[in-house]
Amino acid sequence: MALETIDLTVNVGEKQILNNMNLKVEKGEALILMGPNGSGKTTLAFSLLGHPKYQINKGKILLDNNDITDLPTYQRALMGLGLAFQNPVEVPGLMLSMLINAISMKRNKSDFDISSIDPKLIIWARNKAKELGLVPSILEREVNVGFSGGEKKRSEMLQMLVMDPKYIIFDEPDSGLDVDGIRIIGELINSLRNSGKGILIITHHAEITKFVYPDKVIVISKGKIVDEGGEELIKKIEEYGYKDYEEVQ
Ligand SMILES: Nc1ncnc2c1ncn2[C@@H]1O[C@H](COP(=O)(O)OP(=O)(O)OP(=O)(O)O)[C@@H](O)[C@H]1O
Repeated sequence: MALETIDLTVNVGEKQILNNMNLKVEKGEALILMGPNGSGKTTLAFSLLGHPKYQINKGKILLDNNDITDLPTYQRALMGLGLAFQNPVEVPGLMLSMLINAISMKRNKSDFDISSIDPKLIIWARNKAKELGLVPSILEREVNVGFSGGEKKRSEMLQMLVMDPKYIIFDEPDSGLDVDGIRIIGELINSLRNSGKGILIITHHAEITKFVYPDKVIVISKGKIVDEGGEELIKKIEEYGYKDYEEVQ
């Protein structure tokens, strides 16, 4: 069981950004994908999620052997794909507790009824918010409106826990977080991996790897995979940067 791309080639408008990308995230493992600015990391994350701006010219995306290349985003999400965004968006007018309730209802396939809030879910969410280093009253605020960068990331983790996807893509999970925030998110990623989720962490620096041990590391540059291995690649990048990879191409 895995999230896979096979020869994935993606354009934005006329420009080809990803070139024949083959990667595989198995359940219960964490793959860390690293690359310099502009190498195509966000393009990969949004292509996996099915953003219409990113056109797949060649290749496919498989989720547990099902071809999801042409499916809309909501179907991918219902099949078990989650994305934690680099910059979570603000949703004025929608309280976080309501969003969490709606995600839970959708997940449990109940009919959506805005007036019926599950009190047990809200107690659970308040406790989880505390574990994530948030004040529980944040549930009564509009989603991400006026949240600090770190609060946005932590609130998104809370939503992810309710969504309970099989595979989770984390786009720059360590950006905008202080050291305690990175540790909390890192520990959460570890527990998700240990519970059998497939984790794809997309990042350009190695902060998060102080807390998350990678099963595999992939390096991309200019839209192509240029190296594959283990933890040693992270050390190499920390020491020498991406210069060698960019010069080879
Ligand atoms: N609409 C567009 N038209 C032309 N080029 C684009 C467009 N959108 C993205 N690109 C280019 O695609 C390349 C990859 O962008 P992407 O955002 O995926 O990189 P990234 O690895 O996530 O970068 P960063 O680490 O800086 O966030 C960049 O060179 C970018 O300028």
